[in-house]
Amino acid sequence: MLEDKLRAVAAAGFDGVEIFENDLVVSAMTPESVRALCADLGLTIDLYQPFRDFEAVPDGLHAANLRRAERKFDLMERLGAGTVLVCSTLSPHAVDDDGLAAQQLRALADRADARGIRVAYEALAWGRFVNSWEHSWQIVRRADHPALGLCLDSFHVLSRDPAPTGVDTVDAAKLFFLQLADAPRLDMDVLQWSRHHRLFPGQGSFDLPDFLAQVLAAGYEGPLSLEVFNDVFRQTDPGPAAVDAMRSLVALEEAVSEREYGYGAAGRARPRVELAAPPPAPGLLGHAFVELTVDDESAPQITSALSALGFAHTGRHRSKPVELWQQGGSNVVLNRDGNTTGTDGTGTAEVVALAVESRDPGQSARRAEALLATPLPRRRGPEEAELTAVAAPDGTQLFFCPGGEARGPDWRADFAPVAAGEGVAADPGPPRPGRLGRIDHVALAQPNDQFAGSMTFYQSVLDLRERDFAEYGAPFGLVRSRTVGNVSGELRIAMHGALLRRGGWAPSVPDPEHIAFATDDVFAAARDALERGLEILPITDNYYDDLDARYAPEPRLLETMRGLNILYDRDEHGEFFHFCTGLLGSRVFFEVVQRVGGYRGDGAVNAPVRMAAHRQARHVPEQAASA
Ligand SMILES: O=C(O)c1ccc(O)c(O)c1
Ligand SMILES: [Mg+2]
Repeated sequence: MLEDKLRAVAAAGFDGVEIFENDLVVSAMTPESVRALCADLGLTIDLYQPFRDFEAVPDGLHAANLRRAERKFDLMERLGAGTVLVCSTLSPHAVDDDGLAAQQLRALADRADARGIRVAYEALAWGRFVNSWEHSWQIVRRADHPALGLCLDSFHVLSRDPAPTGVDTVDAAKLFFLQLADAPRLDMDVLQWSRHHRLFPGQGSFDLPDFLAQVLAAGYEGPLSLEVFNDVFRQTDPGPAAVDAMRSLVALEEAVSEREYGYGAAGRARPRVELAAPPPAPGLLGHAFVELTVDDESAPQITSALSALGFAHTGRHRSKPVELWQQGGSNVVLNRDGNTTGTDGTGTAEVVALAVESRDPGQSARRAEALLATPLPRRRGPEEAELTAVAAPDGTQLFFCPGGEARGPDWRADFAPVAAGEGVAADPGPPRPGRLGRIDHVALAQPNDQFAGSMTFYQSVLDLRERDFAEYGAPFGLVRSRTVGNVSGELRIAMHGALLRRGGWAPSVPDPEHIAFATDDVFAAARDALERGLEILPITDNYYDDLDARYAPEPRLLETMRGLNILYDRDEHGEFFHFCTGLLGSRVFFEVVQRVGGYRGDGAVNAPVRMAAHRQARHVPEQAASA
């Protein structure tokens, strides 16, 4: 409801709102109480919208339109809204006559002016006669009334022209309002695209930094307003949605500053408004550790898989039931502290924390907070390292640990070494082929309604770029996956999630999450792990026949992959070999990956094969039982 939205918007730190007509019409609040609530919340009402189908109509209809406008001006007076948005007409009664459109808009602006109201004219991308920003600007100039100006909406502009020019030449005094929305490139009807698929800045593929830079270079000083029609966002809690919105706006402002006014930038005229400037992102050096919660059922499955993969239990937390497992730069923390309960007798285990190595952990945390991340209370006991942590939108804890030259408390100091013989193989031994190195990537499951927000969170807070994108049919439905990583590729976070909630026919288990460890010899790693008793996830024969058809690998290589259940991918930069464990507990598995050459992805093409294999493995006992 309107009240919930207003509270959410204020809490996220916005200064003002547009009131969308329908929100008001269905609201039980009087316009006066909406005005009072906004004032209480510190929000200005910057725009009332939309006023439709006004211009270029026959005289009789024009008179009726003016009367309709007067009633809306009454309402705006009660609301205290000073600007109305008039969008270009779709009326079947309208005629293709710019002169008439300008004349009637001028009459409207006269009436508005008399009541201290301004009219912002917006070209809808699907407007009947006016559907480009240039055309709306011509009409506004032709009408030439001080109370008539332009509303620019990035969606309408960029959906028609991905690289517009000339926006920076518009007279700033005529730029009344700016609406910002991103969108994925979709080949579809533009009205449907606009009303269902808009996204917050940075979540789609529009070049919003360039567009905003042009508007600011024109001298625009008004609000940066997010107007985002999206089926998923409509259904999400307005609180987190407003935070996602603000985070994306802060990131956009930073991107504009970097691109336009930063060192070596092209250098358009500086904006007259101040742009958000979060502390710059310090360099990240990779994953410090990943923490899993485990329970009595899942812990033995996880620890035997780790042992078989060559990990050693090297540390025990000084004050909590938490174990450290290590090998060659990969650190896995197992936490039995949580009160997780098994879902289906297999036990639960899930990723609860990601720790990244930062060249400046304090600044990483300050940046995160400037980007509206929720700081987490420090988990600090005697002798424990003081780690700065924030919560990601899905609740995953994100820790910043000192890396490189950065000084600071070492999180490893929280762990007492496990005596040789007491833990499992306390000394991981010297480097050898097949030994696992660093964590290559971590894959987190994201519910669909959090997907875009989580992407924005990790990309903006950690300054990561999108590295991979895939959509595939999986046993339980369509899955979307995206990987973000830093420029050097040392830190990668993959996210995936089903598009729709699963039906009752599917098992009520959550989507799997995994940790992938890097090796420089995946074949040796697989053989060693098998020798130590690991059950590698079995991959179908059909997969290897398909690989043969697609890539014609050397027959001996193909048979080795088939024998060891190693998956394969390649791109223009290199090759990728990987294998997985079965599910450990209901939702976690491990993966071992080898990158050859500069392969950039993370084997997403094989995800449906892997998912089917996990499903097959998960259901074998059930099938046997029912047979
Ligand atoms: O979809 C629409 O009708 C609509 C209405 C008002 C806007 O500002 C807009 O961009 C689109
Ligand atoms: Mg708009």
